Parts: sequence; structure tokens; C-alpha cells
Amino acid sequence: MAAGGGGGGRPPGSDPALEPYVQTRIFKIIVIGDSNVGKTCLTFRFCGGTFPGKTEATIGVDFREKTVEIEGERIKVQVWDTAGQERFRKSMVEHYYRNVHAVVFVYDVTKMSSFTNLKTWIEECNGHAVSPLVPRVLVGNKCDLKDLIQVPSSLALKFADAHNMLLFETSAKDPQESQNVDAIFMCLACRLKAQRSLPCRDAEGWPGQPQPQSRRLDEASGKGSCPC
Ligand SMILES: Nc1nc2c(ncn2[C@@H]2O[C@H](COP(=O)(O)OP(=O)(O)OP(=O)(O)O)[C@@H](O)[C@H]2O)c(=O)[nH]1
Ligand SMILES: [Mg+2]
Repeated sequence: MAAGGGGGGRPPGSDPALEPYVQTRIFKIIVIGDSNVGKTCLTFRFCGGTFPGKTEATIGVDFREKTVEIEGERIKVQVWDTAGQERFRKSMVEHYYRNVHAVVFVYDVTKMSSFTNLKTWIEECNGHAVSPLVPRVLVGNKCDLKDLIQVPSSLALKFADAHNMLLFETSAKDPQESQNVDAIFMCLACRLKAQRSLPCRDAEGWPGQPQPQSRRLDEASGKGSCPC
């Protein structure tokens, strides 16, 4: 499995003559959470490979995308970087959740209120009839600020377990963490690909697959690798 920034080769063994007829699947992944937790920086890191020098509060939504290759299939990951500030998001909320394939909830490990507010974000998501089969993950960002951490990993893991989500603790800023940032989206893309390959689907077009147990990705459990 390899990630690419929009280019990349074709699946081994595929016929170049047929290439124009092979449709690239698009997975819509929304990134949700309080303002200032680093949603824009995380999506920038995944799609662009860098940490933006300066960001401004997102207004409405910013779209970013990256084409990745999973088991020989090219998949377009369409990332919706949403606004955390109520005044910049209220007219857009319906659009965020429409036909969403996966949800990334982000909090700032140095700000407890961004963690306690997660329940409101989850309620909003549930209130928009997002199927429980749509994969959701939890991301604690700004782990580079080690001396300022307010949200212990144990607390976050408990919350993730209670909500049947995987937990990723990352830093959009630290280049050494970039693989872990990639793992958030690659993990979701792998799960979506696996779900959607199954022949048996439920009424919403999603297979009736149970969600895996929550798990924290760190050195011990294979940081940066896809756990699916
Ligand atoms: N130290 C550190 N700072 C970060 C990190 N990620 C983001 N920041 C900083 O946090 C601030 C907010 O980042 P954004 O990505 O704009 O936050 P946002 O969640 O998109 O905010 P809204 O668009 O208002 O919802 C900026 O000053 C970033 O430089 C990180 O991993 N570590
Ligand atoms: Mg933003």
C-alpha cells in the first residue's frame, strides 16, 4: 500500500488501454471539532505533506484531496476541512454530513474544553442521520506540546472505546509525526475499501460490518501503519 499526492502509478497488471474507463472511487471524509484544534493543519499535512506556516479560521469548508493506492486500486480521498466556529459553519452543516463516508473528530491535547466538547460534536453528527456504520475516528492533535498536555491518553482512550472509535494521538506540526497523520486517513480509506468490496450491503448501501475495537496507535501498536 502506498500513498501518493495525486499522481502515482497504475495498479500492477492493469491494461493502460482501459485506463480511461476505470473509475477512481471517491471517499468523502469530514474533519470536525472545535476551532483552533488544528483541523486545517492536519488536512494540509495529509494532502500537501507540510505544516502551513500560518492559518486563518476556516470559513464554511475547504476541500483538499489526495489520491492513494490501496491494494492496487487508486482511491481519491476527498477531505472536507470544516469550520469550527459556529458563525462560519451554520449554513454549511447539512452539506458536511450529506453522503459522508467517514468522520474524523479532532481535539487539542493541550485544551481540555476541546475534548469535553467532543460529545456535542458527536451529537451533531448523530443528529444528521449519519449511519452508525460510517467509520469514525478520534484524533488528539498538538502532541508536540508535551509540557502543555491537559488530556491524558488514558482518558482519551476510554472515551474512544466508549464510542467505538480508534484513537490517534498526533501532531500536524512535527514532521516526524507525519506518518501517523497519514495513518488516520489511510486507515479510514482501507476500511471503506474493505466495506465497499463486500457483496452484501444494508439499506443505505453500507455492509453490515461490526466496527473494530478502539485502539491507540503508538510505537507499541505500530505507529504509522494501517491497523485495519
Ligand atoms: N504546536 C502545534 N500547533 C498546531 C498544531 N496543529 C495546528 N496548530 C496551530 O493551531 C492553530 C490552529 O490551527 P488550525 O489548523 O487553523 O485550526 P482549525 O481547527 O482548522 O480551526 P478552525 O478553522 O477555526 O476550525 C494554528 O496556530 C496552528 O499553527 C500542532 O500539531 N502543533
Ligand atoms: Mg480550519
